[in-house]
Amino acid sequence: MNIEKLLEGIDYIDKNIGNDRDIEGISSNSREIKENYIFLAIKGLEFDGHKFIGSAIENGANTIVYTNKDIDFRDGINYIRVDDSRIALAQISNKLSNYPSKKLRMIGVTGTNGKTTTANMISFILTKLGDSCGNIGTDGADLIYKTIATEHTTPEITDINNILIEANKLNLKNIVMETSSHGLYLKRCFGIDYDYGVFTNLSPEHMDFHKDMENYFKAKMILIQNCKKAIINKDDDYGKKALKLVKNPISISINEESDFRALDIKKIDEGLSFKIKGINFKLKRFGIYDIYNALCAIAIASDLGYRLEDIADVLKDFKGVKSRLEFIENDLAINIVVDFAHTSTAFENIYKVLPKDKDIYAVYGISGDRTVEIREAIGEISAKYGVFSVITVDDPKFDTFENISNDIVRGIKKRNGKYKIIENRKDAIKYAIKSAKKGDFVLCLGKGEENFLKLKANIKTHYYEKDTIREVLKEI
Ligand SMILES: CC(=O)N[C@H]1[C@@H](OP(=O)(O)OP(=O)(O)OC[C@H]2O[C@@H](n3ccc(=O)[nH]c3=O)[C@H](O)[C@@H]2O)O[C@H](CO)[C@@H](O)[C@@H]1O[C@H](C)C(=O)N[C@@H](C)C(=O)N[C@H](CCC(=O)O)C(=O)O
Ligand SMILES: Nc1ncnc2c1ncn2[C@@H]1O[C@H](COP(=O)(O)OP(=O)(O)OP(=O)(O)O)[C@@H](O)[C@H]1O
Repeated sequence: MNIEKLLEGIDYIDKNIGNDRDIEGISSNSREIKENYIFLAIKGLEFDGHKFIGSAIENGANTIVYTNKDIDFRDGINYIRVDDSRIALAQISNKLSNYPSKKLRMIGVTGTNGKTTTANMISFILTKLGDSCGNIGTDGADLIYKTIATEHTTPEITDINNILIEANKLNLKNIVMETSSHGLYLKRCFGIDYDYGVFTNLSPEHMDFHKDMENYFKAKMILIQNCKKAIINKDDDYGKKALKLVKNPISISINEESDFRALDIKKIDEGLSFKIKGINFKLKRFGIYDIYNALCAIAIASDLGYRLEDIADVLKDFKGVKSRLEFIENDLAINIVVDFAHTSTAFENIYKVLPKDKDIYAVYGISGDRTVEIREAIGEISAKYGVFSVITVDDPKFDTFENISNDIVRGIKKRNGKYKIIENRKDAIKYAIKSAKKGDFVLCLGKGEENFLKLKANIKTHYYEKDTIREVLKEI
């Protein structure tokens, strides 16, 4: 497609045409530019993409999309000035890739906790019902017959489109994707028509980026107010607020009256059982919060016309998502659990479901970009539930382990809780396992499936929680 054809239907202010060569691809990263690509210069939070226009041309760009007024033009290059380069990136990428999302039923899932689990439940249920569903999220893209690694929970729009093109080739009918608040705010999903948008819940996270809860909520609402049908958790305070912002939402709940309410919740040997509209459901999960995740998935499948009895029959086989309340086998009869909890709500939800007559050791640290308040809150919640905190390194990034652990300890001390500080994560896990007796719980929290630690700045050092636990078990 040449530039004139490509520009039809794209919002731009000015154009200066220097060539009519076909455009082969698009990127906002100069390092990814190849021969005959378009380079989108984005003024980012860290860098100004306009500085890389020269190197993009060196790498083969034939077209530059920009916002700064005073840039130098070179002969033979197209220059297109736009008002918002993130929107332009999305519009051009969607057009160049021939709108792959339009050939799919698109389901977005947003909220602070439960995105990955809910998305996995949705793809599991739909696929088992014969309605093939791929999944894009924190653990990469799973297109049933093919997996693709991704950088972000919600990838850049150009990466999303490449994944959707693959989904089209594989004839998938649905794609469920986690839409993070960063992704929504930075317009990584701009132009994707979501058939469904799910809002799980909202609690403080990513305050370094959004500054306050109002902005954080607004970012989430970009999905909820722009999708065709919203599924909203009515038991959540922000869910109640969201319900007022959309037409014809579908509400889910446990406590309040709603369209899909789980009643008669019981703990059973295999996990949990509950009823929706008189139909029995079984879930092989122990966290009550997973009922909320299941309700969102059930609501979508039901809205698509599947019978609740058939959905229940499929859901009973859902075994969970890797590193979300995952038990690690061992010969010590200790309950060693890996969980990706990294918000105070997630910590509290796990503590709530554990037996009161067992000792609980939680091995955790908190990422350097989380606020002091979150660190203190997690320390305090751990102490409130009588949990022994083994404070260790998570991803200190641009902060120090010492600062982070001091903040956690301040929270623990508010409730006179027990704790030990062991910086090396493997040593911390070893300490917790050695301290636990048969039947006790050792919770390894926060890293989940991530395969790195960011000990200094954003530099990744290889680390994988489950391998470390297995090494420790061999050494004990
Ligand atoms: C806050 C955030 O999300 N920032 C992302 C964003 O940065 P940005 O737009 O401000 O860009 P920038 O780094 O300032 O660079 C400006 C422009 O110059 C370009 N550039 C830069 C250098 C160069 O040599 N050449 C070049 O062209 C960049 O590609 C970019 O287009 O765009 C960059 C390029 O795509 C991302 O790398 C960067 O992710 C950062 C590193 C990040 O860690 N993001 C996390 C927080 C994130 O997005 N997380 C959410 C989920 C979180 C959760 O729920 O847990 C996610 O969806 O993954
Ligand atoms: N509905 C929920 N409410 C509260 N906590 C939850 C809920 N679902 C999951 N959790 C907790 O949050 C952790 C992360 O779950 P999950 O990965 O599904 O969430 P997420 O929103 O995708 O997180 P992230 O975007 O950071 O990957 C789980 O391990 C569990 O501890």
